[in-house]
Amino acid sequence: MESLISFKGTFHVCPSFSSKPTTRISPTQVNICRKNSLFSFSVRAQVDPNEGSSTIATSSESVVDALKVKEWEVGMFHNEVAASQGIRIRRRPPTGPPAHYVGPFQFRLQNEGNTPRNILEEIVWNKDIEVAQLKERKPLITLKKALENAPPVRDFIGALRAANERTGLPGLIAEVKKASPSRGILREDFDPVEIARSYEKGGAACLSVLTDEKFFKGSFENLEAIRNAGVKCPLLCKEFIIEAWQLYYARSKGADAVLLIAAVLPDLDIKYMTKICKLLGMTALVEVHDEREFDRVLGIEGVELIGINNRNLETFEVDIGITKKLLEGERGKIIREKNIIMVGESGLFTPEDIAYVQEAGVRAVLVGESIVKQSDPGKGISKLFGKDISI
Ligand SMILES: O=C(O)c1ccccc1NCC(=O)[C@H](O)[C@H](O)COP(=O)(O)O
Repeated sequence: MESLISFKGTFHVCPSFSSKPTTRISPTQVNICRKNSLFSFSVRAQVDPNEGSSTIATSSESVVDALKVKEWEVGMFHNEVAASQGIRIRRRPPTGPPAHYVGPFQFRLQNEGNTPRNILEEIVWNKDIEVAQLKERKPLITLKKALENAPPVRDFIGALRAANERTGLPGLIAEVKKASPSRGILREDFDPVEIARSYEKGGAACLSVLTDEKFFKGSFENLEAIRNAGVKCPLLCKEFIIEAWQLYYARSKGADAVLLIAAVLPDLDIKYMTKICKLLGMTALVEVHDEREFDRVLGIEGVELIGINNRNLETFEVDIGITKKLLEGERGKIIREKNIIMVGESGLFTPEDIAYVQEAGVRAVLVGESIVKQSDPGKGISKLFGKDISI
């Protein structure tokens, strides 16, 4: 392929996290001409102060770099769309992490544009890099092939409804959770399969398996191991989903449901991802924390399962009154009319807590800490509900 780059000087066209000593200069217009086509885009060029001569990547490298830049720009555009919907979490650091160089030392200057504003943003920025690396190893085409060998999907919502009808109590999604950013390590002797079996025995309708490694000490190996151990409860892949690719990845590892967080995903992403979930046979649990997020999600067609997280993921503050507040009035009415199943999530420790959120209108609960910390997690379920709910 014949390429011609109309640019003079030394630059590295990449929004990379390179450790090379570089100095930022203002965005530059680069034109790439091919035989019968011309397209142009703006890039942030980086000048290497230590290099006197000009170097330019080979044409195929330039195209790869150009694509990386485009991808980066889409991420930036994503930030703008998200902000217009009240989403404070930025998908990527707006300015990237700039490297500064003084003498033999390199350091990064922290500023508003390259420092996460809260833990959720930090998780999302980390996930963005993680997913990009995973995607390189397993492109979508490979994943789609892997789906042919994935275990069949189980009915997540059906299991919650059945448990709710059987016990008269909210169906339980019991969380296999080793650690969390707010609580640190919850359980040292952590055997995910043992815990999952114990939950199932104790009457859980479904399980939630944390797969994030860095912040929750979870893994996709845990999800796969639980699935392959013959546990019958449908499995929620508890991940920070930012790209559709992750839906296919979760399914290939045996997930029956995935979590979509409204504080992170714009409406169009939720709509499109919900559709992909349906195509894959999976359930999407769409999570909200405030009125604005709830109203956005209620306006998205095809959403059948909504979780109200009592934990503010930016501040860690937990208040089970959030569930009640959000389900009062008109919103509660819409939920009943649309026959949406509501899930009360986080901060549930006692039978009184369960009764409180049930009274507010939930037909399912998602619980981690209070049961995973018990020496016998299955028995912890009886303590949580104030009665034995096992079959
Ligand atoms: O739990 C955290 O500290 C946390 C921090 C940042 C993002 C998400 C986080 N937790 C995810 C959850 O919402 C909970 O794991 C889940 O609802 C169970 O909560 P709990 O019963 O309070 O363990």
